[in-house]
Amino acid sequence: MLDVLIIYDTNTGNTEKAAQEILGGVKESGASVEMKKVDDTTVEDLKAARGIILGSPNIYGNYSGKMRDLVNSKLVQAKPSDKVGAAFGTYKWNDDNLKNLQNDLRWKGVRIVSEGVNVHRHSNGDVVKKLRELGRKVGEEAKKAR
Ligand SMILES: Cc1cc2nc3c(=O)[nH]c(=O)nc-3n(C[C@H](O)[C@H](O)[C@H](O)COP(=O)(O)O)c2cc1C
Repeated sequence: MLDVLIIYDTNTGNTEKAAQEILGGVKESGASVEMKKVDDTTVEDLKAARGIILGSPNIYGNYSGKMRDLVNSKLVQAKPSDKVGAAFGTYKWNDDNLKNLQNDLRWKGVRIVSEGVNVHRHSNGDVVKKLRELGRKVGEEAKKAR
């Protein structure tokens, strides 16, 4: 079984860049990790991961439609109540995407083990540290669940 699966949606690369920082943090924890685009993620992928980290840009005041589809169908089918996880995002003007994604993950039964991180457009400076810390925390908790 995989320790942590990072799933992200992106149109112009900001959220992918944030996901890469998180990937680095998970690796620092010593956990096994993979990163997938939301389109390429299957129910089997979700079932096979102890920890999941989901990230999306803000699209019209919420997290993206593709990510909502994943949360409401594939994630539910994967029965995630024994999983740990966290959420992240990127935005330009308002940060509801993160709040909503984190709430929905919790509502589906995922145990949120790190504060979410929402990046204002680009990942640099202090926010990189926060993204790496998020990855480390989820990695450590997923290892405990081995
Ligand atoms: C169609 C569209 C709608 C957007 N709506 C919002 C919005 O409501 N609030 C906001 O803060 N940013 C909004 N944005 C900006 C993106 O969330 C932001 O640029 C994000 O970093 C893009 O991530 P990506 O590079 O991973 O695609 C929107 C962008 C697009 C393309």
